[in-house]
Amino acid sequence: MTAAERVDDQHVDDRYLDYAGSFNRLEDEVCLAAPPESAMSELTADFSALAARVAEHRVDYDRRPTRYAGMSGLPHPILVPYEVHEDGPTSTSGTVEFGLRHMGNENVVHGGIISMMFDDFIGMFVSRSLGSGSSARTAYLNVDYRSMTPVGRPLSVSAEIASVQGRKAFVEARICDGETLCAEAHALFVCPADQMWPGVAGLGD
Ligand SMILES: CCCCCCCCCC(=O)SCCNC(=O)CCNC(=O)[C@H](O)C(C)(C)COP(=O)(O)OP(=O)(O)OC[C@H]1O[C@@H](n2cnc3c(N)ncnc32)[C@H](O)[C@@H]1OP(=O)(O)O
Repeated sequence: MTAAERVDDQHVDDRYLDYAGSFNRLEDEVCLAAPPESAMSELTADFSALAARVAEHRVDYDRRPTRYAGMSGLPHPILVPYEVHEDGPTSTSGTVEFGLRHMGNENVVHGGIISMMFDDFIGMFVSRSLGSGSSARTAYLNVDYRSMTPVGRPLSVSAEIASVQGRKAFVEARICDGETLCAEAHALFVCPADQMWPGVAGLGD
């Protein structure tokens, strides 16, 4: 599923993707640059003015494009964009590309960003799979970092529901660079007590 195919919400359209994408570009450049003192003062003033301009357009929670974009893997100021290629009731897979703004050590992804990507990717998958009306909450997310994760090229990402026990969904996920396992996650997502997973055939207790 490409970003364009996922632009089906009134809150997220092509203009929003350009807007968020250009902000991502700015974040990448800020992470790479060491402006001299004079340029830094000028840029600080420009950033402050820009923040004030954007602040003129603040809206309530439900009308914010970031709420929908971030939950769909689309370009977002903070979350990591990804594409879902295969999506079934118990498993999902796609691609993720980390940007320069996600770097920890040179040319590799910061470990905390990898955990954030897993949380978003798995949380949305669980919500799609076990019930769109249910809001999955991360109870735990254990990440094993197996090899350095490169920035700037497409990596594969996949997840599957290992089991569902009442309100608990146990999920496993991984990010790979070709044949190389970069990181894997073991997570528990819990459905709120006043809701219940609609359930998946073949899973459950
Ligand atoms: C449509 C929108 C979808 C959005 C998805 C986007 C992805 C983002 C997802 C997130 O990041 S959510 C934000 C991060 N997570 C949190 O802030 C959750 C904070 N914690 C809680 O709200 C509650 O602790 C929690 C909902 C996880 C559980 O509280 P509950 O009162 O609902 O349940 P309870 O404590 O009774 O636990 C239910 C079961 O889960 C088990 N459990 C809960 N936390 C556990 C834990 N940490 N480890 C192991 N087991 C755990 C607990 O033992 C129990 O097992 P049993 O039913 O077998 O007795």
